[in-house]
Amino acid sequence: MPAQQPQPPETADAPGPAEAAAPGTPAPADVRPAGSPAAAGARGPATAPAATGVPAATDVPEAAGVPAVSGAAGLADVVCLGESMVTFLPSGPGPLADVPSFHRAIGGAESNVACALALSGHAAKWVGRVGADGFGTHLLDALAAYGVDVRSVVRDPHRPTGVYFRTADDRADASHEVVYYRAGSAASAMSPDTVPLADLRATRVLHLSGITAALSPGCLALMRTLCARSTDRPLLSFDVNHRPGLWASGDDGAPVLLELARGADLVFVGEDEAADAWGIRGGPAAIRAALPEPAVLVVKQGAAGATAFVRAAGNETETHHVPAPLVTPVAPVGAGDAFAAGFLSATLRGLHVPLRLRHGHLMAAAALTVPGDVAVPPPREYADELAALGPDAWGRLRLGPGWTGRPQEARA
Ligand SMILES: Nc1ncnc2c1ncn2[C@@H]1O[C@H](COP(=O)(O)OP(=O)(O)OP(=O)(O)O)[C@@H](O)[C@H]1O
Ligand SMILES: O=C(O)C(=O)C[C@H](O)[C@H](O)CO
Repeated sequence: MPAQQPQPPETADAPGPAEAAAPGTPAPADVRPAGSPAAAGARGPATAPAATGVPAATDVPEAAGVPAVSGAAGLADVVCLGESMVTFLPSGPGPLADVPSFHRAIGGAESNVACALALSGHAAKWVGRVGADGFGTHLLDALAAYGVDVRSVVRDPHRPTGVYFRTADDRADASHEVVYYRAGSAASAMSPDTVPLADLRATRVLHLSGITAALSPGCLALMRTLCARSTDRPLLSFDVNHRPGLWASGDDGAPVLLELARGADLVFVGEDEAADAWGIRGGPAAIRAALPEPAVLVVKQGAAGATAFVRAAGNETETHHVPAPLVTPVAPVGAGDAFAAGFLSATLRGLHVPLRLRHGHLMAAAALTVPGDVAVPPPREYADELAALGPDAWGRLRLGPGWTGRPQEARA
């Protein structure tokens, strides 16, 4: 399969113990609470027990290190909060006015993360609001079919479910436009008063994104509440997801997103996004200098890879850079969500930071090589085998459409 971008530079990431494992070595045991639907390998509607308790501080994974094993019943691995939308994918290239038909799918950054994590075998829950309309019903059915727990979702009888349309140009590395119809949606009515806050604490990781902050004043208040530092919250994961078109003025979001990111434990941001939103053009180190608060900061650099800054014992900062594999993209939307899901999955499994980055890249490649938002991950054993490749073999890895279903085609 021809590569679409130049060979990434030789990796400098140091293999951790898990990386030294021979291909095919079973993955370390998962740390998901026993009895979750994902633990049983279920792919159908989630049947996780109702969230019952707030995790004690000792249940919260150490932000900078390997997460503690949680034994608390009813605790999700990850809760994702945000707006999920029915998504319409174009039947062909061209501007919106010329696309004759669309294929219905689902999207929404945070529910994309929940889907990828559920498909990866984790107990994932999505919390949000949808309309009491057919699109809301479809979203809940589709998310449940991915294995996502949707029992905390509120149906709003007065506001519609948000939708968005995609258009694509006709190049293989197509840029995709996103057109939203979501103003006044059910999700925009989220606030500290309308969302079940206890459900957002009954988890090892709470994953949020900057999109939610742009939806309404109530949503912004909710985000500020959740991003306030406190000792009794789960590990707080935050994807900056700057969407200038959702803010009243394109610049309005920048300071808010920086403020929210400063309250998180784990932050994902694109190098280009940091430049656009915050004017930081000095690369990952400059972004870290401007954002020292999160224990883990992951800077995504597209085809060039990703860099993680991790505050370790003694307040020292470790830096890990891992190049991305060579990918033949089909559609770029959702790659960032998939990256976050891969990184979070590996974090929950207690893998070393370079492996978390590799699993992020592999999951992103899964999203890049399908038309829709949601990444269907490769089987875990196969992802572990690829993530354990030596630096040279990793640098030669080429992933194109269909690679998650036909693993033998992924090798260089
Ligand atoms: N051309 C590429 N080749 C290989 N991997 C890529 C490429 N582009 C993106 N990726 C992978 O996808 C990840 C996310 O990319 P990017 O930051 O561009 O997404 P994003 O803009 O956050 O996506 P979205 O917000 O639509 O989910 C990268 O960190 C990398 O792992
Ligand atoms: O942009 C948004 O608000 C969305 O949630 C739509 C897409 O699903 C999202 O951009 C993918 O990351």
